[in-house]
Amino acid sequence: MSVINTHEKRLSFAKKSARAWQNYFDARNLLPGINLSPEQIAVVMQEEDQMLINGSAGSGKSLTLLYKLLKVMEQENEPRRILYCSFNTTLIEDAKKRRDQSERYQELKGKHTLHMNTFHNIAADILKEIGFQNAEYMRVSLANLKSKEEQITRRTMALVRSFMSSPAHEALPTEQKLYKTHADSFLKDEILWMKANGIITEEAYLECERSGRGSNPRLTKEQRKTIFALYQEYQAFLKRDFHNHLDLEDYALLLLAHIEDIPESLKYDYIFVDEVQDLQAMQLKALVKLAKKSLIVSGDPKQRIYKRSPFSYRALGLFIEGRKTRNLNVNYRSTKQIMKLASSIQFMDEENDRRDDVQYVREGEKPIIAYCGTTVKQNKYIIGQIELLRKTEPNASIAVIHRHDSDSDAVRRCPVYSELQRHFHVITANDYGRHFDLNSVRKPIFYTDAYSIKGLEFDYVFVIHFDRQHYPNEKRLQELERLAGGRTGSNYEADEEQIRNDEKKLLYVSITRAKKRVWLTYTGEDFKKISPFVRDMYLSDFEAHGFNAKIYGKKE
Ligand SMILES: Nc1ncnc2c1ncn2[C@@H]1O[C@H](COP(=O)(O)OP(=O)(O)OP(=O)(O)O)[C@@H](O)[C@H]1O
Repeated sequence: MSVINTHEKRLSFAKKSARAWQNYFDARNLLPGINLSPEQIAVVMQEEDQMLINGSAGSGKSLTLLYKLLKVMEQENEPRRILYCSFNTTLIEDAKKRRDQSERYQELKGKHTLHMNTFHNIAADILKEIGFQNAEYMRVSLANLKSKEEQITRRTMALVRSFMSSPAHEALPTEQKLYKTHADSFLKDEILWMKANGIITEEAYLECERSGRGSNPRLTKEQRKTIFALYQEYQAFLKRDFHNHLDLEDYALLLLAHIEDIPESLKYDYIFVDEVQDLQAMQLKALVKLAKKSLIVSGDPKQRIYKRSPFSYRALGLFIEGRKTRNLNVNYRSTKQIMKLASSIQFMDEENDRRDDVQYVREGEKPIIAYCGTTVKQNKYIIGQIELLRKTEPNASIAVIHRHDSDSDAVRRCPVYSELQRHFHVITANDYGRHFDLNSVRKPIFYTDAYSIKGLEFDYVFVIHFDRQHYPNEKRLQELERLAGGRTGSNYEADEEQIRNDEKKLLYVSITRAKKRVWLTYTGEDFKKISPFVRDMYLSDFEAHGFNAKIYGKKE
């Protein structure tokens, strides 16, 4: 006993002195069952003011970021303000669950002020403190984002339509008049794009490259003058008729415009950002300005599923070239078989030209692609599979991912949801943080969209809607066709390719949520209704149920 005590005392003394004199951090036993790899430890130990942690889905980016945060909490002797933030709410809820499992965190939490929240809520907090009481907190989920967008669409459509039938429009020189296709949701998209990228002066707008906006409907330089006037009118309209209402894209802009008014005590010594690819340029720029000492970001461009225009980190004040960008290469989440299927999806962006199935720690069964004919048959199939899984692994976590536009739509319309509910305790994104508890008597199933499941993981995943209508989303393609005036319209192909690419990212995110096995299911009057994305996949990488895969899949 006394020998152990002496040994422990010595060890503790050694640790204390090491801590005092150098970058000592014991990364063992921080979280149950996790031993970081040397490559992950190197990233945790690397001290930088700014840094980017890159890697494929499941390579431990979030985990490494959390370890870096715990390291700061342990090594900083003075109380610090620390922020861990991301774009959507479920991810923050998940990170908190993970953090709370760490005993070291429980010991350290009283030492510093740690905020873990979405970008929007953090921005709202600061804005309220400096006098913007109109800033609102919100749960960032696909459903809430959609409903905010719909509100803006209604307002901008009313504005542009009444303008187009007004004498003022009539009096414009022909080249500045708008086209009919500008009367729909175009103004909403354009205004949100301008705000997200901080292009809000007339000069900047007239000069900028409208990158990331697609080419349909067309907008000439002369027409931009008209659009800018409408933007100004829209802003005045929000002020006048909606009590200074803020669009979500205004939060970052306001922070930047008032950065001098934000007291140092509200800024953060350390900021950690997970899933940085989800943030818009101005949001990241605001975080750069709010970080007093250090800003560490982690992400994966293959998982960029929100619309975002390309930007350079450098232009936003983030200098992460060379050794300050670190890549994690080993996959710890999914089996080799799951990553092989995900990795076969072909993207057009060069930055996504990366193999994700080279280094893995587990193997498992091949993914299944199942054609079920009718929805009734599909429900029976999924429910049967889940019941089997529940028998053999009662504590397995299970998710069903749909491709509806939002959870509320899905709940209202989707027969899969109602049938799952008849058999299981089904949790949707709004209840994930509070109610998804595998220790409860009624084991939950998570039923959600690809946006809300971002950053999370489950033992078994069912990706439904693997058909032509949903991957790629038919509504998006029809909208493009209308805006381009047909499929042969100008630049239709480039815009279509962009949509397909975005939709593939959703599929990549969904497949890579699975740890042990993934199912892709679809329905339709015949098996040919399968998503064209199956053509990217190798025959040897999946089991085909109910259809002849040979006519689609690639041979290795
Ligand atoms: N060294 C490790 N030992 C054991 N498990 C690990 C290790 N590194 C990561 N994991 C586990 O692998 C899974 C994926 O990790 P994490 O969520 O951090 O990946 P990620 O790169 O952030 O993924 P995504 O991009 O999909 O969000 C988690 O369950 C994590 O606990």
